[in-house]
Amino acid sequence: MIDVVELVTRRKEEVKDLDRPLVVVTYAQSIDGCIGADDNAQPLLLSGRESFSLTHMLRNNCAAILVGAGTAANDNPRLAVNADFVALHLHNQEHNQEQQTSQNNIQTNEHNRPNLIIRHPRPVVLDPSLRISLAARLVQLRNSPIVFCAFDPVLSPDLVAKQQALELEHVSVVNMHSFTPDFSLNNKPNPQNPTSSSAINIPAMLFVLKSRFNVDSLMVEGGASIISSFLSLGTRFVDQIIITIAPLLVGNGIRAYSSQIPTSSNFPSTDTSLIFTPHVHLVDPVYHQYGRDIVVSARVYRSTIESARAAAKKSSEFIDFSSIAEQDQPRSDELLIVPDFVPVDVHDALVAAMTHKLSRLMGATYMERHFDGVITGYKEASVSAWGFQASVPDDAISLAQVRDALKARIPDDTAMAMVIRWIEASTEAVISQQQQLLSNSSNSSNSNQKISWLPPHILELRAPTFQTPSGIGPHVDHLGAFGAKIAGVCLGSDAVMRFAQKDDPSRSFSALLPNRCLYFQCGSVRFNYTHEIPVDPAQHVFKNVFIERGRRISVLIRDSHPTQ
Ligand SMILES: NC(=O)C1=CN([C@@H]2O[C@H](COP(=O)(O)OP(=O)(O)OC[C@H]3O[C@@H](n4cnc5c(N)ncnc54)[C@H](O)[C@@H]3O)[C@@H](O)[C@H]2O)C=CC1
Ligand SMILES: Nc1nc(O)c(N)c(N[C@@H]2O[C@H](COP(=O)(O)O)[C@@H](O)[C@H]2O)n1
Repeated sequence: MIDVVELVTRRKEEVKDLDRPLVVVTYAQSIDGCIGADDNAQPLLLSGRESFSLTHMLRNNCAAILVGAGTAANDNPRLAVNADFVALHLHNQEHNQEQQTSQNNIQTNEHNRPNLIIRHPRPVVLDPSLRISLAARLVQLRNSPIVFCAFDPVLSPDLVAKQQALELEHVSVVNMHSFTPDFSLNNKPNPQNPTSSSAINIPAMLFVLKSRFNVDSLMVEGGASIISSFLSLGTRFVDQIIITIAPLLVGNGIRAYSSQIPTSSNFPSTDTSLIFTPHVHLVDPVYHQYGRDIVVSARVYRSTIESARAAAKKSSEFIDFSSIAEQDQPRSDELLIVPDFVPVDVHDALVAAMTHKLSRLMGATYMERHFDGVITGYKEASVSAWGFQASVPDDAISLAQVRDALKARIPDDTAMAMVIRWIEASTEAVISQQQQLLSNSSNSSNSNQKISWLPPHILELRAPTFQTPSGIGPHVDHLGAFGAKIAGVCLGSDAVMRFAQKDDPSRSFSALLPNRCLYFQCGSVRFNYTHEIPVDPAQHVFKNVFIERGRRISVLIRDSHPTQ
């Protein structure tokens, strides 16, 4: 049996430092995957008593419970805890522990559950245009409901009046229309369609729930649009999923999860829910039988970086040109991506060393904005500022030497100089080898000649959260300061890099930079395209796969300008 209390407590602890609540998606479906009848005539009763008891135990242990406007209108739910169901759950659990088989004759009156504390969660409704009725049960029960909407008060005075009426009924109404989160660069009003700017951005909504309403755990019940919106955000915003599967075939019904997120005038097109991958993998699933139902509890995993990596056998497979016409694409040897360039043990030692060095040089706090506004949430240093000369002899430094130098996890400056020389020498070797593979020797840039590298630049981006975003805006590296070649070693996290033509940013494409890779830019990718590590999480997408980005350190090496 799933111990919901333990599950929620454990997972709450895991996310306690995030700026959002724990998110548990919980719903009941038929064996053929339906959560409702397609006529939406009335709610479909799927769960049996035992699995309902689990749902109510979960409600009792979460600070808030969320449904969409569709469910609020169709089901008129209470979203409260039924004490009898909680008692039944506790009884069954005890029963199981004692390995007794009979589940009959359960008395669920107040007398045999003296320790039962019932805490109703706060109902939360995502309702962009305030469709909810004042007479709705969840309003009238007065368990401090919160309704998130998104409308322009100037354009919709009728909705302002509805908001006031709801507030008189003790509903907290939060209009997300005016909430313009810093990171959501895509979330700009669209002059063609003013209502499209009124998106309820789910990460922003979660942030408000935690910061303003102190909600540390949220149960998401449905319906279909809500479930699809949350699941499309993947591991960043869903911690656990608990699905009750009832022995029923519905036929034409409403599917819990749709690979096409529904759109309607009410459904915002700019929501980050457009971060979308069709397949949601459930990780570490646990199956239990509750009466006649099966309950699956699992973590959600949607970022398929491993399969993206496995599928990408050569550099070009880490580049997605699907959004740019062939004639506008750069040449295949102008952007190279070499996965697994840095061995795992070297990577770990380097991350420790760089983290240590950057903290000593810049302190514990990240810079919010670079002087030119390009970088957000970062620490940086040039290796020339580290107080050592990279005076390591030119002859190739082997990986074994580097490993020896890095044995102490925080290596000294001589060891770091060796590492930098190894990165430079290996980069030269890789560039030469890859370009020979990729190009006819006639059109390949001359890569065999010795490159005069400038001191490396180390850049750390913090792990982005809603409140503390990070990224590098679109830019072309300084044309007067650097030469024609840029190479970067990526440590700490996978990332998506986006490229856009300088003169026409609509001509753009993206690349996946897997952790421990080397990437190399030259030719038009160096001079004619801007590149960025997007701040906006909606753009952390490669070939339709959402790529989670954590704390990331890059070691950038650039050759010197020909005039220097
Ligand atoms: N079996 C179960 O466990 C459950 C079944 N249901 C069923 O689901 C059905 C309702 O599903 P739907 O029609 O899809 O309604 P829904 O409850 O998902 O609400 C859809 C509405 O919510 C709002 N919405 C959804 N995502 C949003 C977003 N990202 N930002 C802003 N607003 C958003 C929009 O106004 C949209 O029209 C009903 O039949 C209900 O009985 C609902 C909950 C649980
Ligand atoms: N767990 C579960 N099993 C079913 O069979 C269901 N139909 C639902 N529906 C959800 O429960 C809400 C109604 O419950 P209350 O009125 O609050 O008791 C309904 O709106 C769905 O969210 N759930």
